[in-house]
Amino acid sequence: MHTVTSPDIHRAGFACFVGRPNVGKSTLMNALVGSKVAITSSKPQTTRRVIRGIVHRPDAQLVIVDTPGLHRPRTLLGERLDSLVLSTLTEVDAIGFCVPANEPIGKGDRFIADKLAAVKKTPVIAVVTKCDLASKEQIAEQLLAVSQVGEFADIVPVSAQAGEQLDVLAGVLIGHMPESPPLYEDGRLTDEPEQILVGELIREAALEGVRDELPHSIAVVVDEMMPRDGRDDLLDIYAHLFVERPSQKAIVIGHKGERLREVGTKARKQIEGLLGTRVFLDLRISVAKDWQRDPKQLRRLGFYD
Ligand SMILES: Nc1nc2c(ncn2[C@@H]2O[C@H](COP(=O)(O)OP(=O)(O)OP(=O)(O)O)[C@@H](O)[C@H]2O)c(=O)[nH]1
Repeated sequence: MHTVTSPDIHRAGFACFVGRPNVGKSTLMNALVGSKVAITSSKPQTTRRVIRGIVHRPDAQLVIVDTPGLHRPRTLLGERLDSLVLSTLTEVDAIGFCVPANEPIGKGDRFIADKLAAVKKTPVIAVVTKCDLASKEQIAEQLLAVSQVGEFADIVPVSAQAGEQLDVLAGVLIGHMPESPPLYEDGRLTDEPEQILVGELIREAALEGVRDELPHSIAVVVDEMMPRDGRDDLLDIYAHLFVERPSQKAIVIGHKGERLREVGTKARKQIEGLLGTRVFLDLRISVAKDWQRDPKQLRRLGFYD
């Protein structure tokens, strides 16, 4: 077990979590950081961007990079995600490999474990997630099963939902961070530009209730965010929702525009909660044909090489 005890040493560095979709990576990061900065949902593969949360301690600062699910590429978007994930893995000081306690280890987990084995210079900590959903025996069996799929610096069972063992996990990760002064100013929870978080909140609101019909076909671009002239209590936000086909546009807009209005209201409330200010949200919808497969569109929507 790695713990930081000396008050004289300050550690700071980066960690990320990988695992197949839906294993609880975003939820875990949120629980560690203590604030909602990544988007969670009951459907897989909703985390598209690398979002950081920061755990501040007197003796350490742990910057968490939340990666999208590592999966076999099917579209250009998938390929880009994978290269993003792999480059993230070599840039961090520790990797948390997440496997849920309540599901047998499968092909997807082994696929990722094999990829991690190739990232030699970064220590990998296996994290058995969702322990609140498993019995003691199941957890014990899973710890053993995990130890057999790779070489891990540590194996830590946690429950993000029940808040169990989160301190232990943070301590283990911090033990792998280099000695360094703090990398970010104290109290700052996320390094993510507000604009991207705002975009994610809009996308989450737009996906609500229609995930089965268009799970991966919505992208959001926040064109502008600025305080209203002469008012310091009101922020104007102009954003675009992009879908791939006119039929999807109709779904998002809904009967007489009702759904889009609801999406706007819901997103606005979330953004107001995040930013702590009143918000006017101007939300438009456009069709960007087959944006998932078009490199130019992808760049425009913020997915870079
Ligand atoms: N009971 C329980 N459920 C959890 C826990 N952690 C996550 N979940 C649930 O598992 C589902 C997936 O969680 P996410 O955090 O979105 O998973 P993810 O690995 O980030 O998923 P992707 O973004 O698809 O890669 C959600 O419905 C969560 O509420 C946990 O500790 N206990």
